[in-house]
Amino acid sequence: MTQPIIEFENVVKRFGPVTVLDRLNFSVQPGEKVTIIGPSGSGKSTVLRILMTLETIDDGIVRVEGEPLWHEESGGELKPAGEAHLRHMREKLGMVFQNFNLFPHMTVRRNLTEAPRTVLGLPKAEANDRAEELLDMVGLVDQADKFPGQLSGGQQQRVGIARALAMRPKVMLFDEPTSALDPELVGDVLNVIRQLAEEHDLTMLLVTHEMRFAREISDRILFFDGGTICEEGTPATIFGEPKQERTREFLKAVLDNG
Ligand SMILES: Nc1ncnc2c1ncn2[C@@H]1O[C@H](COP(=O)(O)OP(=O)(O)OP(=O)(O)O)[C@@H](O)[C@H]1O
Repeated sequence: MTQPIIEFENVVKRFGPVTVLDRLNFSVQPGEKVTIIGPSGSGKSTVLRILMTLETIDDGIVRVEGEPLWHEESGGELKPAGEAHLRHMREKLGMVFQNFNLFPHMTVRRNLTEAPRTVLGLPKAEANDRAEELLDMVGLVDQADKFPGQLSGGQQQRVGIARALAMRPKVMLFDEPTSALDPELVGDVLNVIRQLAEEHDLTMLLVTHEMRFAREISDRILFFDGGTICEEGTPATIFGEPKQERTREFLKAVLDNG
């Protein structure tokens, strides 16, 4: 087995008195497409937010490409990471948010070129070429001069995906990317994610309530419950013959409503 690109080792996350992640352990291999499913409040989004350094951890260790995310090694010991380390680690990851989180006062093109220029120091022409290529990929090359507010939710989310990709991350995190969309706009966004999964060796970690989609694109499914992984396996196992009663109950409830 190669070195995992993501590792959570006994990770604990608390919000006040509530333990959201309870000594969570899992790892993701490079290029793997892994989907986290589970009931509301089970800590799925928190896992992605920790990886994106938007939430701290209370205990345990998170590694990206074998390097501690929230810690730095100093004299053989791990100490809390400083801002420079976090910035360096953050560049390995791109995140697509439920509510798009685009910069509303910037054009679509500028949304894609801003971070490559300011963070990666890309020259303007190169950043523009990269933006053009990505907008072409998500089918929005003709919308480059518009502002996010002039686009539909589905178009905004496709810009969100292109914006994350513009930083050439090694891992893409998707946090319920279609749950804020009107049903008729979901398909185009899923098609873009599907294409990414099929054509690139990007590592993908996805949180979604779209069970059919999860089954189709994932190499592995993690079923979260109560801040730990209750069951994991291939889509065929988790959806076809789940072993845990809790998984069966959850899937029955969501598939009956779906
Ligand atoms: N900033 C915060 N402050 C306090 N509690 C929080 C915060 N963020 C999340 N929580 C709580 O942590 C728990 C896990 O949240 P999280 O968003 O990770 O769940 P989830 O599994 O993604 O749920 P959903 O499917 O509803 O999005 C929830 O009980 C939530 O209310």
